[in-house]
Amino acid sequence: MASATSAASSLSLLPSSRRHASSSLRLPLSLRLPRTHFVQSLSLHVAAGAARIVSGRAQRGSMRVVAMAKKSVSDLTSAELEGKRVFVRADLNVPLDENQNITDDTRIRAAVPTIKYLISNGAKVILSSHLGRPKGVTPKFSLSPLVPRLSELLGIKVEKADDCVGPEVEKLVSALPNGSVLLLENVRFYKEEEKNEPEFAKKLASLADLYVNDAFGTAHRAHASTEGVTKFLKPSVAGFLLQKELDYLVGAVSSPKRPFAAIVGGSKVSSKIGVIESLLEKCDILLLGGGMIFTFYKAQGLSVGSSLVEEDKLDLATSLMAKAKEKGVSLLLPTDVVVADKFAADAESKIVPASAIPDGWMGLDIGPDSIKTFNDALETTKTVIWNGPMGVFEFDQFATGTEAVAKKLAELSGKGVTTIIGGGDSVAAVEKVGVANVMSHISTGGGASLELLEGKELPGVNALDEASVSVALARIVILVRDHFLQEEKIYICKRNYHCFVIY
Ligand SMILES: Nc1ncnc2c1ncn2[C@@H]1O[C@H](COP(=O)(O)OP(=O)(O)O)[C@@H](O)[C@H]1O
Ligand SMILES: O=C(OP(=O)(O)O)[C@H](O)COP(=O)(O)O
Repeated sequence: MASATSAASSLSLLPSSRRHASSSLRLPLSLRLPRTHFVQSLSLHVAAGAARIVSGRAQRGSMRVVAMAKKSVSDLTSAELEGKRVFVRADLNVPLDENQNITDDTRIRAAVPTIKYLISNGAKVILSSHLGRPKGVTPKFSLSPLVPRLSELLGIKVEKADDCVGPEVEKLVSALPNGSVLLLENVRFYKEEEKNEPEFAKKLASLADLYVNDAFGTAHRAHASTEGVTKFLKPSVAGFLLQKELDYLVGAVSSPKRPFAAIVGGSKVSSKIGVIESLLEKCDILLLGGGMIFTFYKAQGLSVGSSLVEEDKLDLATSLMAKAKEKGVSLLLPTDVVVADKFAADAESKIVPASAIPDGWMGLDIGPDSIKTFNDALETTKTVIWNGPMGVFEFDQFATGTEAVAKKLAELSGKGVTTIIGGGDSVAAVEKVGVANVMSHISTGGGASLELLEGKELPGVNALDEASVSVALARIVILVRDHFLQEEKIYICKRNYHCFVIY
């Protein structure tokens, strides 16, 4: 357990401008702390109701965390919810087959806890979502196919409106009994949604008394139903799913149990630069796979045959490798690859060292030696975050590397390692291997999780009400307590305590 002295010494890493000499934070006796800069800094920022600065020392050095406590649905009492019309923005953007059958209901299941909480407290839930990217009213993007599954999961008959604004919808809303759910039609049938037009947001907001955003998958979009409505509905709070996603994706990455490994794959360096750069600041081990590795090989002077290469990113790859070295991060590139004579499921394939990719052949997966090296490296870790497949896993013969990572993470989860999966394809791979349920956290947002990992702020989260000073203070007491209980690791993953690492 960390001593107060060691905690204080970590706090001295704060810049002098943050070391204010004031403390108004009163803690229970058992938690009373020496007048460290840490506590002083916390109290000042909470009192100001602004972004709050806390500090923790990770094993690899210092980091500063701006923590923002957002008001949560669980902060609302029964009295505040009973009989109230609650506009709930969820991300029910689920895949449908050609017969309009739901092929993966993960996002519907993930939305259930918040809706159940609201209806069990007597609220009238007005449920809103988008589906796909329709241009105007498009029947195949209707939310109607979701009604049976929603009703089944909620245990009540969910009503469905044919529109999301207008007199017909208003009539349905006014007829809602307490504890019921009305699903609005696809909010993207109006172009005003994505344009975040205030008049449209106002119309949506006029249906309800308060707002809950639980649409993590869409929280990176500043749309009328995710951001605009918050200007017209008070309170505007976070739902349970949104909270959980932030707790894992930001909390665990800001203050991970170490060693902390990140596995980044996928097709292109360009789509993952932000994530790689951001993770280099935080992780101890970085494993790279997927199509992007060939740009790194070429940057090192190796020949890559006809593998995917981004010629204009060679310098960037070199600088990322240099940065890893400078930061003391062990960056592991695969040592062998599975190459194919063409980009096809039935291609001829063979395993070759990464340094010996023949002309005319393209790398489509990581090889067995690399899997072993990656597994050995992962064996040492306490937290692993994974974004992007190791190969073209859509073709069975090039899915081995991706499936091996999924299996290894499942095994590590069973040993208490925190495993976090973000990104549509990685999640699909984990589902395919059948190990999704053992992972610590599977994100429901591909783009949103990437933006969070890149350190960007999400408009859908920013727009929500800040928790009250008393709630924030109560959470800081927990935070400070855990600071000492958790071996000097500031444990941010507390109920709706959201943090953003800044450098
Ligand atoms: N070696 C490779 N060559 C070409 N494409 C690859 C390679 N490895 C992986 N990919 C492709 O990368 C795609 C996923 O990339 P990306 O969208 O960045 O991942 P995610 O959706 O997990 O964020 C997959 O369609 C996969 O086929
Ligand atoms: O599926 C979604 O994003 P994702 O594919 O990045 O996880 C969300 O529903 C957001 O959809 P959008 O990218 O059309 O805004």
